[in-house]
Amino acid sequence: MATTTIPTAAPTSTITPSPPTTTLPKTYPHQIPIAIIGGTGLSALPSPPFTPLAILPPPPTPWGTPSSPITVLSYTPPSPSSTTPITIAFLARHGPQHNLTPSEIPSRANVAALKKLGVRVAIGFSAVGSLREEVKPRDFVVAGGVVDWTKGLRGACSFFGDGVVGHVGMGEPFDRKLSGVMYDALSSPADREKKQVVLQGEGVKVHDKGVVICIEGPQFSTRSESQLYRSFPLDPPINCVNMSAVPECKLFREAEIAYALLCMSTDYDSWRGEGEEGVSVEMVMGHMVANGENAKRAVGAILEALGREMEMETEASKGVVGERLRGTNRGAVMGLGSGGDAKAVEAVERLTWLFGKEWVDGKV
Ligand SMILES: CSC[C@H]1O[C@H](OP(=O)(O)O)[C@H](O)[C@@H]1O
Ligand SMILES: Nc1ncnc2[nH]cnc12
Repeated sequence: MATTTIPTAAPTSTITPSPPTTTLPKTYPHQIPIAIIGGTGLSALPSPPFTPLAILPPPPTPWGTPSSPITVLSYTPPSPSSTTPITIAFLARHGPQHNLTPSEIPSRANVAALKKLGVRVAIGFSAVGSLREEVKPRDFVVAGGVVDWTKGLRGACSFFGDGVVGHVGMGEPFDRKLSGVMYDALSSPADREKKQVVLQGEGVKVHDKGVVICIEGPQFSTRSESQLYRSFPLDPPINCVNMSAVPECKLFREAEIAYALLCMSTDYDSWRGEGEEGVSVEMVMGHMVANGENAKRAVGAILEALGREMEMETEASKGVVGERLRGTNRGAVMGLGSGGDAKAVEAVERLTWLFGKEWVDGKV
């Protein structure tokens, strides 16, 4: 039986950055429909197989500057079924050198900058602690639900406020269609029969419809907290913990961008009782290093599936990558008239920047 070894060192990144990008263009003239948000251990996508086309300095937005430059990359799926290159935007959530704590991430600027590039579909990657025995370190979990356990310390967590009020439904913070495509791409019946051709490693699994609890951080949870999260009587139960699902997922929902979160389990948090080692950064990074190849393979497989979706989509089909969410939140806004109020005027300007004049005028 094959065995896997866990590196003992605690390297700081899992995926080797692409070759020097200083000579790449700083602008990109086309719309980019798909974004990947990299988290802990995934601060760049390697070349090959991802080819950098441009590196956009963090663009200013009405909500500040994003966490990192946005790298525009092209990916050509290896499968004979599709050879059309797919262009994506990549953003490193914690900054290129992982300098931002979860509470410091400028999530509104990140989402707004991606929206401005034409992004309609975004996939976040996140290192998570497992709160269930069956979610082993190195397993992947497609998020289906989230519990916000942050403490209100994060900067404003909505695009609405400061002059314009909007209440966007959050019943489904993760896009079901996109999450389904992602789960199938990583765990198709054929792959399951072949025992995981997408994700490698003895017994590595992909779990669907996971529920993540997002804590404030930067400290990990105490043992008592970890046990409390496990005891919440939810159905399905909370099965993993991170520090960055919120407000990212909620802001993408507000921005009418389909969003899915792929969680990569790196530890058993601290619930397992005295005598068991609680989570540490060494533990997280050790598993993320081992996960590096799987993270890269996961991005490739998901893009390949999205590429197939795009080839089949028509204007009318409301496909996964299409404009199907555009206008869906317009009715959530309580009123976009300024009535001469300076604060409201500014708020309307910001929303016009984000959604466009037609949206603000109610024409979409
Ligand atoms: C270094 S472990 C804690 C850190 O890992 C996760 O980051 P991300 O979601 O960006 O992958 C977690 O949310 C914490 O921010
Ligand atoms: N145990 C944990 N708690 C919060 N965030 C994490 N990211 C990875 N492991 C984590």
